[in-house]
Amino acid sequence: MTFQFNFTIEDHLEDELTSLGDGALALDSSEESSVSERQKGTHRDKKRPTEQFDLLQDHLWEHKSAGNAGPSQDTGSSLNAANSSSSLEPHEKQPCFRVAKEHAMPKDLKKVLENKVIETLPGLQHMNISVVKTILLKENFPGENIISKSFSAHSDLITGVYEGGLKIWECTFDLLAYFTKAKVKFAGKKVLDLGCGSGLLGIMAFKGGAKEIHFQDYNSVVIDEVTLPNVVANSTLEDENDVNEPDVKRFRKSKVAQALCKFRFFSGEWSEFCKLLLSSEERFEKYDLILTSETIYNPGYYGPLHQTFLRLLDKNGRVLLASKAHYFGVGGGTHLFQKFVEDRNVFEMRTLEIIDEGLKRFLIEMNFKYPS
Ligand SMILES: C[S@@+](CC[C@H](N)C(=O)[O-])C[C@H]1O[C@@H](n2cnc3c(N)ncnc32)[C@H](O)[C@@H]1O
Repeated sequence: MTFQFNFTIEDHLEDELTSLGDGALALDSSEESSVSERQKGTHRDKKRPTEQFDLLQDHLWEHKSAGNAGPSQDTGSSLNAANSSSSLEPHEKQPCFRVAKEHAMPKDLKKVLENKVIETLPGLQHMNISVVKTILLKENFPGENIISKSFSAHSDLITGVYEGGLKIWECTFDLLAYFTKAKVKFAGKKVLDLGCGSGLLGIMAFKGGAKEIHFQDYNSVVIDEVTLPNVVANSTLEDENDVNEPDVKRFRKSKVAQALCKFRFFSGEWSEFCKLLLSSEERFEKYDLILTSETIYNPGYYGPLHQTFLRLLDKNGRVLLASKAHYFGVGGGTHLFQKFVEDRNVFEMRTLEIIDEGLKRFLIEMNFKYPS
């Protein structure tokens, strides 16, 4: 089945792929310099802070569905249902399925940033995703191979195969701006960045003093190649090379180690992610805050997503969700999700902000209707 969907694929990277030929990768001159600098080690590119916004120019791409995307029914309607594993849908009914796993923080942090180009946004550092994709393609990455699949499909999303984490989506910036504007409090909170992609929302929560931050993405390669490096780049303090004092070095190292203890990383489909968390921990401490951006595009995922909120959110917790009004081709969007949630009568929804530029975007807060 083929859908129309407003996705973005960086044009220059597509050009690179077009010229990929027999596997040799031809880079344009600007990327060439990035790559050669990268081959020498990590390159901190502070000159292009707004480049990421270039990614936000939407184009129409085809969205290929790799499974039957029929909406699944959410059977949960109370907090009790959240705690019963039988309330999980069998994966056969779901349009996508990927076993969840936890990703350990690598011991050698320098290696995590190897071959990466770091860019800056106000108060944040993040990997240049085009470079990540280029390297993975060049290395013929043996993992999920989602980059070449997404190029072949001309889509930033292939249902059940690749769910879009290798891009920073527009609503992430809306939520980041909202955090500052509304002075969202993170201090002491346990936070989940659900469908994290780059993980910038969770990273901001960390910077705001969250006590624990978990990241989840469907694709394991996204966690390994983008989320984890972004977290490392934002938690390592100043460049260690500028200090020679052993005491200062040791102090910085222990600070970084303390910071890194706060993070956990997961990949896999949402129901599987819940199962992993709830079955592996005797008393799983629920999240005070779930942050999620551009995760309601596919109505076929609403059941597992709703269940995830239901099962993982603390009774007094809240979800901050950002979404476009409508996702052409896949059919999801704010109003459809609102209707889905209202029908289940578990959560209250409140619109925090409407961004009315081009395609309308919404910031929404959710909390339990009957928390006790
Ligand atoms: C469009 S991307 C948005 C990424 C990021 N939040 C942003 O705003 O830049 C959607 C994200 O939701 C996650 N996702 C979507 N459907 C999922 C599912 N059924 N199970 C697990 N994760 C899913 C994917 O991992 C993906 O990163």
